[in-house]
Amino acid sequence: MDRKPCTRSAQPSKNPVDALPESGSDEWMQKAKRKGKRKREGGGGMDGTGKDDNLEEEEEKKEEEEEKKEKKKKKTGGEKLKKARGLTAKAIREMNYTHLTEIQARSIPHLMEQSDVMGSARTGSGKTLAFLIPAIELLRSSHFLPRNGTGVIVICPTRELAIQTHNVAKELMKYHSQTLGCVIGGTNMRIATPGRLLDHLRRTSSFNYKSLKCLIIDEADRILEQNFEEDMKQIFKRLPQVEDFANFTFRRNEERQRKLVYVGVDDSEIKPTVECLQQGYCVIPSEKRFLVLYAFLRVIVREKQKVMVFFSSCSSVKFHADLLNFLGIQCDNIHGHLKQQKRTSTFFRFLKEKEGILLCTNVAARGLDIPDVDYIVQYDPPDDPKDYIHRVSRTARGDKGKGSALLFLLPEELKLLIHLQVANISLTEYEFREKRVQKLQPRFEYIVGGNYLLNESAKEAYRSYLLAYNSHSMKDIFDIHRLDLKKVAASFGFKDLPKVSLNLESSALKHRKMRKVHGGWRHGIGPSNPYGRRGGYDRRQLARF
Ligand SMILES: Nc1ncnc2c1ncn2[C@@H]1O[C@H](COP(=O)(O)OP(=O)(O)OP(=O)(O)O)[C@@H](O)[C@H]1O
Repeated sequence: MDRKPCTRSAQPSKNPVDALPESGSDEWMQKAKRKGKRKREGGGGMDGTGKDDNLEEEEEKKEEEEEKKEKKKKKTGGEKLKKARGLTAKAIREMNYTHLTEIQARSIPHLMEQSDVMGSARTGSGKTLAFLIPAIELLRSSHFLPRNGTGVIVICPTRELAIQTHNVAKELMKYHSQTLGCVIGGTNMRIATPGRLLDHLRRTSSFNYKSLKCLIIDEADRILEQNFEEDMKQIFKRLPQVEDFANFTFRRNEERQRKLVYVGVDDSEIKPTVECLQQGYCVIPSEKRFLVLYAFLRVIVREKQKVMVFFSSCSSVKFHADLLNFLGIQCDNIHGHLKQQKRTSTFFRFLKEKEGILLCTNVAARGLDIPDVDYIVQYDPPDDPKDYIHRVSRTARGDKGKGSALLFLLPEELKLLIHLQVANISLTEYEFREKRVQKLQPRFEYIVGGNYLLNESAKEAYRSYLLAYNSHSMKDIFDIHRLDLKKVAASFGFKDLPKVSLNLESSALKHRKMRKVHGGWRHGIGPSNPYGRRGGYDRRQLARF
């Protein structure tokens, strides 16, 4: 699999981490070693030692079989960690990992040799440990002390991912004397988002990064995308040790590219998503979309499952979270307009829950490792296939993970399927039906076809929503819901109105003010724009425009 072997990393590490992977043993290296041995032993028909061609063939067959076995071993779990020694290995064992995954087994030896590595593997394949283990070992083996300043910086695209990576690093480092922090503090290892890191590099005079040994860019494709590029260029300028890397990244320096080790796992896999992920789509007319979501989420609540629902704008997440909570479906939400403290506490609550509903934007699409998510629903389609893959990969994670993903499409969004097909993602179609489908299998048909919502008062609630939806205004939603609230509450078994503070009156005022400034309502949701208003830097929906 390793297409670009790097001679610098040819020998297994002498470092105690060699306790981790015996795995400098890249396939090509093993092969080279065996061939060398055979030559030394005088094997091979060309050297006149009398071995006939048949014998040579047999030997080669044996070799091939051995190689196949090794390949299989790596695919099904890589190198064993049971006998590994060392403080990091001890921590890893306590995290209940018995094998290195393929990306870990193949990139760690290169990183231990201090080569620059560009690693690429399917989402959920264990890339976090693949860069954290060698980074920690690098600090340990060089006896890095707090007075040396910061030795490793990990850059993550979102704050939640930075917190999550920080937590994994904390577990891995529990037996080490080196310290770590999430952006702030006198620490050996820092995990930061680009903007915040740049801010520190500029303003914090005590931030000592002169002895920096290693810079890690997680989710590099996202970080090097347009909106982070300027921040990253500035960061590279300030970290003299990685100037070269900046050349490679931004100027495509040929020489640099030759030095870089590329470790690509699953590159030859045709499907970019994992096998145990069930994927489907459903074409739903605009005015029924919310109805189907509502029906779906009622089933989720009843069956105590865990689901993430993706929307394309912060305002749409907020709008639908308010509405669903108002209708009695308890859900959390995460988006870029929330205060960080709220975002973090919501994220951790959802992380720990066994069941629950999280409405979110793409801020939760990348890298987050949330256990036990049963369903991913994409209420608004993703911008492109890459976004699709990242969103659906929040479920069916790890070795034995299973999960399902359902994409809602408006009829005019169908062309997204062509883009997905080009990226080798094929989805099963689930028909949207108004009437309940008796058949329980396949599961989506049951859920999508269910006619759950249409008891009389719920119908009214829904009509109110549609009215408000069409009229573009939070104020209208407030007014209409106020009128219907008693009936709706009664339908959910409340004698009195439930105390739900939507604070819509004041937000309506706020939106009116915003309208003056921006010439439109803030959430912007309406028949002509079902996604809501998006930030200026957002790309338009590929599916629709
Ligand atoms: N060696 C291992 N053995 C078993 N499970 C592992 C191993 N390494 C990591 N995992 C588990 O695999 C899951 C995915 O890991 P991780 O979040 O690092 O994946 P990733 O490749 O970074 O995914 P993404 O691209 O979505 O960010 C995690 O739950 C992690 O605990």
